[in-house]
Parts: sequence; C-alpha cells; structure tokens
Amino acid sequence: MDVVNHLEGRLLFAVPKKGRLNAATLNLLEGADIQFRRENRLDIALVKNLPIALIFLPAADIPTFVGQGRVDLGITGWDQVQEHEAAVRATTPGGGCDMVMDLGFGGCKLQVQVPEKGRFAATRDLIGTTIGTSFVHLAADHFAKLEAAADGDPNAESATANTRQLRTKLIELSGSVEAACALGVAEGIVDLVESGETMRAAGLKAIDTVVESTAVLIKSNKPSNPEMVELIASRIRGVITAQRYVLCQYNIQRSSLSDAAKITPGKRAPTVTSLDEDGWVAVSSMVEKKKIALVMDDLAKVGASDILVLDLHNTR
Ligand SMILES: Nc1ncnc2c1ncn2[C@@H]1O[C@H](COP(=O)(O)OP(=O)(O)OP(=O)(O)O)[C@@H](O)[C@H]1O
Ligand SMILES: O=P(O)(O)OC[C@H]1O[C@H](OP(=O)(O)OP(=O)(O)O)[C@H](O)[C@@H]1O
Repeated sequence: MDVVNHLEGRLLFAVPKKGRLNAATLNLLEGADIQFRRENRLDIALVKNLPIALIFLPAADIPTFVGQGRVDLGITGWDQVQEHEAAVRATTPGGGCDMVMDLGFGGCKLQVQVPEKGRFAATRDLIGTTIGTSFVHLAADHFAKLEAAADGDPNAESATANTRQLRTKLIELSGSVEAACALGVAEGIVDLVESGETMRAAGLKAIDTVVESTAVLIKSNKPSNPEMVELIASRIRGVITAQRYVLCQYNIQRSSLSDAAKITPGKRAPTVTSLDEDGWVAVSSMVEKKKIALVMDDLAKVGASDILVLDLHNTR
C-alpha cells in the first residue's frame, strides 16, 4: 500500500526512529493501544485502530516537524526541544511546540565536561576555548550567559548567542562527542550524561549542567485535530500514571482508619469497604511505586494487615 497517499485526515504523530528513546516510546504506544505495522524501511506507519499515522524520525528532528506544524504530536527529549527553541528563538519564540506532558523515562543531563586531570575547574575557565557538542545552540546560549557575567553585564542571565558575539568557539559534532578532548579537537565538550560511564571511560568529568532532560510529549501549537490530540494525550497519561503507581490494599480496624488514610491518601481519597467482621474495613488506594516499601512499613506500624500491592496496567 502507498501509505503516503493515505495520510489525508490522519493525525500525524512523530516518534524516535532509533536510539535511547525508541524502545520506551514503542512500549508506551502499545500500552495506549495504538496498533500499527511498520513496513520494512518505511518511516511512516498507519495506525490500524485510530485515524493516526506514526512518523519515525530522529529524536533531534522531531521538534522541527512539530514546531512547523508538519506533524501534530511528537515524543522526544526535552533537551532536543530546548535545542530547537534556542535555534529558532529569534524567528519563532517558543519554537512552535507546546509541552503536553513529561513522560518520565529517558532521564539524562546535558553537561559541560572537561579532562579529569586538566586545568579547567569551572565552566568560566573555558571562555575563549573550543567546545565540541551536538547541542550547538544550547551550548552557545550557555556560554553567552557566562561571557556576559564575566564581562560584568547586569543582564547576563538573559544573554543569548543572538544578542552577543561569542569569544568561545563551538564545533558541531554529530556523535561520539567524548572523543573530541582526547583527540585535541576541543578543550571541553557539552554532551549528555546518564550513568556517567561514557564520560568516565573517556577520562572526563562534569563541571556544569546546561539542561536536565526526560522524554516529553509535545504538540504543535496549531494541531490539525485538537480532539484527537487530547484523546492520545489522555491515553498516554493513563499509561504513564499506571507505570508510576501501584494499588495498595489492606485490612485495618475502623478505629485506626484515620491514621492509615494519612499514610495512603490515594489520588482523590482511599476507597473504604466494610469487611464481614465487626470493626474492620478493607482499604484500597493508589500509591507511588517508589514509595511503596516505606508506605507498607508505616501501614504495618498502625495495625494494617493482609497488605497487598497490585500492578496497574492502565488508568484514566
Ligand atoms: N544515555 C542516555 N540516557 C538516557 N537518555 C538519553 C541518553 N542519551 C540520550 N538520551 C535521550 O535520548 C535522546 C536521543 O538520543 P540518542 O543518542 O539515542 O539519539 P539518536 O537519535 O540515536 O541520535 P545519534 O545518532 O546522534 O545517537 C536524547 O536527546 C536524550 O533526550
Ligand atoms: O552517561 P552514560 O549512561 O554513559 O550515557 C551517555 C552517552 O549516551 C549518549 O550517547 P549514545 O550512547 O546514545 O551514542 P552517541 O554518542 O552516538 O550519541 C550520550 O551522547 C553519551 O555519549
């Protein structure tokens, strides 16, 4: 089938075609029951059960397609959204992308890195040197602020590369940025760090953070079908919430219910049902997954018993 001729009337949704955000994004689409089959080598896939087409793009290009309104929705890193905004700020304030929600995965930091045993201790020491990065616009804005501060500019915090002539030289690299220092291409780099393994393996250390990032859902500020955007956003929100929470169930004496309810207040309020035993109630309540062990300890202390923790598949 010639999918390109079947896009009419469909909401276009850009997703990372490879890399760090690809697998988690595909999981999210599955959880939101967005069903598709991607033909070999084709970057467009029609969704079978909704009037949507998925467009598989490099994460770095997704803010451009969304910002120009060529696609309606996209999933990419917040770092990429910020880089796009820094690139087009002079012509398109806001970049044309609206943030819909933080998706929680793909956490990393865009950091200034220098050789571990080198002469640079702070980012300002790098002013006037050469910096290698794939994030040239964010790095340029970061150094514009530093240079403005070093020059005693009272408005240094709002300085950008559009408003200043930079003394620091930025070299655009498309990957393996960590190699730049060892090979003498740059004195420092600005690149992503998650575990820090790649940085340490290259003999580098981080001395400053430019942006903290996670994957985000963004939408065009002129979507073709706002109702469909809202439907997809609410399905994705349901899956993300389900991933973040568990359902905690327990039995407790009614006299201790108010103490237990303080520990498990739920999203709105805990659900309380009577048990077939005088003076006892059963409680169920959503609890943040990362807090559940402490919550169980606290519930046991106030007399809860038969505490069960259940995974959630979806919420709305
Ligand atoms: N180590 C990491 N841990 C978590 N998230 C990361 C990491 N590296 C990158 N990301 C996130 O994933 C996004 C895409 O990066 P990734 O390196 O996977 O891109 P890519 O599309 O494969 O491009 P490239 O070919 O340049 O590597 C980044 O913008 C960032 O938001
Ligand atoms: O702190 P860590 O957990 O080691 O992760 C950081 C690395 O991950 C990303 O690169 P990726 O492996 O995606 O490849 P790339 O260099 O080709 O972009 C990033 O550019 C770093 O190099």
